[in-house]
Amino acid sequence: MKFFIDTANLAQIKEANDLGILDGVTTNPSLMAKEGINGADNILKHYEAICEIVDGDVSAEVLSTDFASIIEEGKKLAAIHPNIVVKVPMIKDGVKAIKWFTDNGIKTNCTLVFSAGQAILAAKAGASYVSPFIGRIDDSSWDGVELIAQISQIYSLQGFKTEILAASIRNALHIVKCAEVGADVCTCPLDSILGLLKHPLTDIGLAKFLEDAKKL
Ligand SMILES: O=P(O)(O)OC[C@H]1O[C@](O)(CO)[C@@H](O)[C@@H]1O
Repeated sequence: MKFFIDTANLAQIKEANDLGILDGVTTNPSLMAKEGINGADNILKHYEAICEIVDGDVSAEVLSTDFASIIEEGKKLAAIHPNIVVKVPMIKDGVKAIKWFTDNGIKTNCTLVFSAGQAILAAKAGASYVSPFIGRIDDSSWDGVELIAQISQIYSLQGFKTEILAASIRNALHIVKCAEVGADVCTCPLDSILGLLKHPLTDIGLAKFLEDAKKL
């Protein structure tokens, strides 16, 4: 399973990249706004800066919602760097645009996916990645990990090549559960990645070893 970091914060991207386990980055308009990035030029420059840090796929989201504008915007984003993946919402014009990008050799990430039916459409359009939002599904009292399992089963039965990118990850347990049910990628906040490190017995064991090491 690949690990992407879900942020537009350059310091956090560097920190995760320095761990040596990072395969890519996802962002969205909310994450860009959180970093105070605004204006088309600044947004493009920020994606460029991210691509300079990480050698892996970087999802850059379109802000348009009609076919012609999605294509125009997506082409500009894809021209920033070969690792850019154009992130397109799961709407009618979005599906049409994903098919166009696929036919024209541009990688895509179909975002805002909340059902298996939507995931089937994304795969039929040839999306490189599909992003089910598992945390937001949990928030609405459904089971986000269950959706990943369902999509994983459908994709392998049907031979779809689209990679399942589990998004809206809220904690380390989400990552483990997604790995268990066949997610190809988890995109996570830095805290959730670092959360995987934690176990009280590791801390207790290390303290004891260090104490005993003083006797050596
Ligand atoms: O529910 P949250 O934590 O806002 O996450 C939304 C998700 O949407 C995405 O845009 C999908 O890739 C990610 O950036 C993020 O994981």
